[in-house]
This record gives sequence, C-alpha cells and structure tokens, in this order.
Amino acid sequence: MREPGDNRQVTQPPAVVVRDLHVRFGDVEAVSGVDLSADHGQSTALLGRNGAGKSTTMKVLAGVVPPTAGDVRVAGHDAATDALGVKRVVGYCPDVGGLVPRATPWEHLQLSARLRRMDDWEGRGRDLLERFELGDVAHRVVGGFSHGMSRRLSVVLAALHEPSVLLLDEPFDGVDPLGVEATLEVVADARARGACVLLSTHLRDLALEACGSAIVLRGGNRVAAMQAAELTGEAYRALLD
Ligand SMILES: Nc1ncnc2c1ncn2[C@@H]1O[C@H](COP(=O)(O)OP(=O)(O)OP(=O)(O)O)[C@@H](O)[C@H]1O
Repeated sequence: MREPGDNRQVTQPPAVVVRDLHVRFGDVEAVSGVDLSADHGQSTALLGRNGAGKSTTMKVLAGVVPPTAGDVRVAGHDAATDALGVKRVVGYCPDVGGLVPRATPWEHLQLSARLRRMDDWEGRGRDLLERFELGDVAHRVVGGFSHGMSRRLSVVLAALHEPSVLLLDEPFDGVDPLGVEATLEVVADARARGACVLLSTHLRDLALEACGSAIVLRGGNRVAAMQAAELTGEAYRALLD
C-alpha cells in the first residue's frame, strides 16, 4: 500500500500484451510468433508488406478472431477466453467492411451506442461526424459512399465511445488530406486521455506523424520494434525485403 507522501510513480501494466501469437487459417499460418507490448497514452504503428499479418493481429486484438496459440491480453482481458470483454474495451476500425449499406451514419452511431449502453453520446457523435466532414451526409445510406467516406465513418465509429484501446487498421487508405488530419486528431486525443492506440498502415510518413513507436511484421513474424523516429525510409525498405 502507498503511504501519504510516497511519491513513487505508479507504473500501469501495458494496455496490450501479446506473447508468441500464432493464428492459423486452415493451411495458412497468418501470424507465426508475434510479440508486442503497447502502453496507455502511447500510439504504435504496425507496418509490413501485404500479407505480413497486420490485419490478422488487429483482429485478434479486437476479439474478432481467436488466437490459435499464444497469450494476448487487452486491457487485462484474455483474447482466448474473454473475447466479449476485449470487444467492450476496444474501438476497432477494421481494414474492410463493418458497415451496413442500408443504414445511415447516424443509424450506425445509434446502433453502436445502444450496443454499448451509452446514454450521453449524441453531442460527441455529431462532433465527430462534423470533424470528419460527414455531417451533411449523416442521414444518407452508406451504400452510396465513396471508399474514403466509408473509411472516415469507420474511424468515427471506432472512436465514439472513447475506448481505452483504439485499433485503427489502415485508417488512411483512400482518405483525403482533411480526413487524414481528422484521423490524426482522433489519435492525438485518444493518446492524451490515456488510451492505447495501435494503427496499421503502409504509409511510413503518416505512421511517423501519428505514432511514437513502430513494429514491423514480415511473413507473420515481428522483424523490428523501434521508436518511430528511427524508422527511416532506408531502414523501412531494408526491413521489408
Ligand atoms: N480468413 C483467412 N483465410 C485464409 N487466409 C487468410 C485469412 N485472413 C488472412 N489470411 C492470410 O494470412 C496472411 C496475413 O494476412 P493479413 O490480412 O493479416 O495481412 P496484412 O499484413 O494485413 O496484409 P495487407 O497489407 O495486404 O492488408 C496472408 O497470407 C493472408 O492471405
């Protein structure tokens, strides 16, 4: 127990801990022994070539795909045995899909808020839609949205409930500069309120802008973990080959 006048800092356990994660789909080993650890108040970029295992790792962290083997804790919840607990604490923007074509952005927000039993969400919902320039189309079905508009809405939905772990899989893909700016703001806000952010992207420059640290995957393995600033173009290129 801490005594009055005891000024030692309380160190929080990492928000996300992954040890020796393996994920197999039939004959395909999508992830083969990934380790990672990410703290509250920090953002980490997940980089790697197509098929490196980024989205699969994100899906496990979101409680959407179970680990085949390994230990995965998300805000203390075990992804193998408590996928529902994991889903409650994360906000997840998947790489593709996740939207209902016949529903409007506002209906997506309503559904998300109802599933999470949120009361006082409408002001934040409206603000997020405005920040992502989706206010004017809040009541238009998303089936007619462009790819970038759908990506922006997916980020809004991931961020609505101010999750303690924010998982953004390719949030910049096909998004215009204003959408990129809004996404960077969401990442900065999440970090500032002590959330842990994991963001997968192919765009090294944006990874550097959004994240303090970076993890590079190749062939389902982690090949590097470093401060984002150390990930020069040359270093990144060398890690991809
Ligand atoms: N549902 C699935 N069934 C079979 N194989 C899968 C499935 N999901 C992923 N894979 C395979 O697992 C490997 C890793 O895929 P993953 O989507 O995690 O890579 P990624 O790094 O996100 O790639 P990208 O940058 O192209 O999105 C690939 O070989 C992929 O074909």
